[in-house]
Amino acid sequence: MITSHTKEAKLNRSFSHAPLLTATEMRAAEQAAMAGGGVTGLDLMERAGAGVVAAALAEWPDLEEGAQRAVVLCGPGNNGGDGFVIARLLHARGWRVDVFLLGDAERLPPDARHNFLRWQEIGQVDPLTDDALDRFAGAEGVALVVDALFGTGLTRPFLDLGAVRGRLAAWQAAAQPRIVAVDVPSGLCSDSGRYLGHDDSAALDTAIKADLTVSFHSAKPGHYLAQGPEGCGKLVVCDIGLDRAEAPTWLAQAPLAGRLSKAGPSHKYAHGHAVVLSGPPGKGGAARLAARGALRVGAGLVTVGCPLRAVAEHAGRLDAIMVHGLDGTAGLAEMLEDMRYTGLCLGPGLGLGPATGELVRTALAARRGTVLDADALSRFQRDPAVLFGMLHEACVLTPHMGEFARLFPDLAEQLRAEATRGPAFSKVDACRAAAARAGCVVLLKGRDTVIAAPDGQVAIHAAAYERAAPWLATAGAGDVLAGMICGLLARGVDPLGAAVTAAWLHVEAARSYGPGLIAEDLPEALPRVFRGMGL
Ligand SMILES: NC(=O)C1=CN([C@@H]2O[C@H](COP(=O)(O)OP(=O)(O)OC[C@H]3O[C@@H](n4cnc5c(N)ncnc54)[C@H](OP(=O)(O)O)[C@@H]3O)[C@@H](O)[C@H]2O)[C@@H](O)CC1
Ligand SMILES: Nc1ncnc2c1ncn2[C@@H]1O[C@H](COP(=O)(O)OP(=O)(O)O)[C@@H](O)[C@H]1O
Ligand SMILES: [K+]
Repeated sequence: MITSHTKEAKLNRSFSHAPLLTATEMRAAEQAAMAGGGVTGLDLMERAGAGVVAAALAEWPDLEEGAQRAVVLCGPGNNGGDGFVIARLLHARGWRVDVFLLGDAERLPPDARHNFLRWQEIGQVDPLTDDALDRFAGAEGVALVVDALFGTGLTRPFLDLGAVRGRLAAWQAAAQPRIVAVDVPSGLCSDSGRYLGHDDSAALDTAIKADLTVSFHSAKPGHYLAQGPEGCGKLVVCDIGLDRAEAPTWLAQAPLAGRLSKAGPSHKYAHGHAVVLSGPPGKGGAARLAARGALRVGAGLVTVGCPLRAVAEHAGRLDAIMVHGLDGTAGLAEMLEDMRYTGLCLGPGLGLGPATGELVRTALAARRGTVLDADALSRFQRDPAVLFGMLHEACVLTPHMGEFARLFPDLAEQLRAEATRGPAFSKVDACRAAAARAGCVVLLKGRDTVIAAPDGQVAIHAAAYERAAPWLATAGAGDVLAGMICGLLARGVDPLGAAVTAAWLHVEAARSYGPGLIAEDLPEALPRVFRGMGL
């Protein structure tokens, strides 16, 4: 029996979310719309091109001033087709437009070819070569470059075109025209956010980086994962008239305030009692950070459970949070006979010795909402299957990439391997597989935090674009996150909801506090976040 879910209603997906479509899912949405007869591929391409022009002019209103010049780089597929539409629409606004094609015009797919031919009635198309780009490197007055080389159809590295790509990157640095990418910056895999054929850390030096990326119908996972945000610059999604589709992968957005409210007649026990286990004396800071996170996120009561010899240290540092000295695993088992303890957090500062393994076993046998983090994960490095055998559906694992690699070495290896084919293996793929294997929710940390449930649902929570908070990468921030998830589990929120909600609140707290933040500030920033949500 799982007892953590009884106090507050299960509100699965009670936060706003937007589906993120893979290349395959996007193609299926397009096919379904066309099969319905209401729209043709040419209609969609026209809307896509018009959307890019509108978004670029909205982003840079000054582009409309004076005689303007654009360079449109078209690729061999439908992304290139969008480029020909954009060229035509800019020309119709009085722009001087130079169009280049990478590939063979005879082999363009039908809709792209149709728009290529329409453009040819207006202007010429030059092959995209090094020489052609050289001519523009010093060209006066090119205000806008449209990157319509590759979109969701990127199947292999852009490396065979390395010279062109390098020239583009150099041009971007030297001449600094604004670059708008159609759907994705070319070379970036829209499923994974990885630049194909590039070692991840070096990718951005030679990649085409856009100032603005305009995607269609729905954002793609690659806009938020890995190098996606740096590559895209800014992201705008334009409606091309397709029906909204649900997808198993979605972008985590603000939780609904109702789920976090303490409104109504209630007492502290109505909001659960969270227990954070601590390690030996001198190592208790991480557990205290987690406990503070659990309390601030709204657990009615929070207790730090610690070895007897650590009681004095915690008692000297904690007031609203209670301290409970435990005599080993037997003490924990005895404590958890009290069913009013509804959420558990194990890992931060717990230590890597055998005692940690035994505490985890005892905690999991009590079948409460349980967060396992840090040492509680690393302890099982030698035999992750032992851990997986004990986990249950009310658990949430919160590894960072290093801890993830200890429990799921094969998945981490696939993520580390160079991406040579599109769509590339992504953090979403890795986390989804991990959750299925563990049989519980897995939250894989990072700027692009990915949260997967065993049923295949995956949320991406990205601290990117307008929600960037790079100062959150500070010691102890992860401990606070684990505590916040524990607090929400203690309150009865379902594991996926707790992980997604905490990830959002965690970044929001960091953004509300701003640069200079340290982990201690995170729980203290939560009240302002809640006030901002109208709680
Ligand atoms: N779906 C929709 O609803 C809508 C889609 N729209 C637009 O269509 C775009 C998707 O179009 P797409 O499928 O034709 O793919 P795209 O990215 O143009 O490239 C495919 C071509 O590139 C080639 N190729 C791949 N990698 C390569 C490499 N490294 N080096 C060289 N060649 C390479 C590949 O060749 P192949 O792998 O087959 O040999 C193929 O020829 C999408 O991003 C959006 O902009 C909009 O119009 C609105 C509605
Ligand atoms: N660039 C970044 N932008 C936003 N959040 C980040 C960034 N890098 C890391 N984080 C977040 O900071 C936290 C770090 O946690 P973790 O790696 O466990 O560190 P610690 O063990 O020191 O607490 C995670 O929640 C992670 O998602
Ligand atoms: K592109």
